[in-house]
Amino acid sequence: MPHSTKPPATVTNADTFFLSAANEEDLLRMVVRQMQEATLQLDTDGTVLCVNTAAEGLLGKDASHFVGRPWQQWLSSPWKEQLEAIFAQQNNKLNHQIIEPTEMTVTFGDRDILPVNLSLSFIPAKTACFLVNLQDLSRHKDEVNELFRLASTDSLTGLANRRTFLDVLEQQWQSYTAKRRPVSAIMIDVDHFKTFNDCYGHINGDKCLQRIAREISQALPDKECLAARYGGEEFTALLPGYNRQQAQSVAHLIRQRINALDFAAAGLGCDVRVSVSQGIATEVNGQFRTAEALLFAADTALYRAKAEGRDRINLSC
Ligand SMILES: Nc1nc2c(ncn2[C@@H]2O[C@H](COP(=O)(O)OP(=O)(O)OP(=O)(O)O)[C@@H](O)[C@H]2O)c(=O)[nH]1
Repeated sequence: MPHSTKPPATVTNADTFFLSAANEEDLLRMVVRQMQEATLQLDTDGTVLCVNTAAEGLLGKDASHFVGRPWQQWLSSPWKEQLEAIFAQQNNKLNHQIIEPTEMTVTFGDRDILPVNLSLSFIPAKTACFLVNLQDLSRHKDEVNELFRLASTDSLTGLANRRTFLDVLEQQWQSYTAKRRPVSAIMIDVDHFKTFNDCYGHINGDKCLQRIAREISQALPDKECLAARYGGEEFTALLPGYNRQQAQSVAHLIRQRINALDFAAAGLGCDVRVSVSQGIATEVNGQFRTAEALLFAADTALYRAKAEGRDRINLSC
């Protein structure tokens, strides 16, 4: 094969870079403008020299908003500091650093946050510069958030599912017991729900579970508390920081709200009454060694409530 006389495709020497260009600065800027990817050209201090159309579109602002200003000001920690360190080294001509595609956020004020994959390339031209390449991750983030939501919630009621409940219980258990603060759990089971399904049908049974879920959720006193569907017609409430008496008050409110549910509008007849049995366990002075033991105690208390006649609240011993 004949030996090629062309310069190699990848040239890192400033003297040979863009050998054929009359004015490399113009050529480089032209290349940046022509690029399909969102790209900004920076000088070695990090000051923005040029923003292409794709970057204007992605960032939602005109090039004039950025040109002449340091690029790193739109990044949050720790990326802002990392870029500042790179630009400081460039001034000292220590080395030519790059950043491989990395997830970070571009921020305009407190609210306008754009998740991106950012890469930084050093261009060793006579007038050296950097190119910033941005890839929009907002759609990807939305999809990940949606998958996370689907994986962590119960599709019928919208409450947290059992797995989420157990994860949060473990976290809150660690956090609250370390501070020697109480943690309470309530296990809640719908009474004679098989009969409800048999009388009114499964679809109305589903609607009933949705309404019960809403009442439990609305009875919780603060946003640290978590209501979950534990499975079937069984629900749980986690009350971090709540002692036995406070947990009992919450359970009373849940009972009242569920007893007061009115199914007449759903065409089921005004005499339909739904009740739940509840078991409460509270960790105060280290009597339960684990979060699992706390939940087991609440479950035992629940089954005692069932055995004692249902529609009642039982406290663990
Ligand atoms: N409609 C509907 N029913 C459900 C769902 N999950 C569980 N169930 C029903 O809940 C009923 C639970 O029945 P059981 O375990 O016998 O309990 P119960 O009839 O509530 O009686 P006690 O708990 O002893 O008061 C069953 O008929 C299940 O089919 C659901 O997602 N939708």
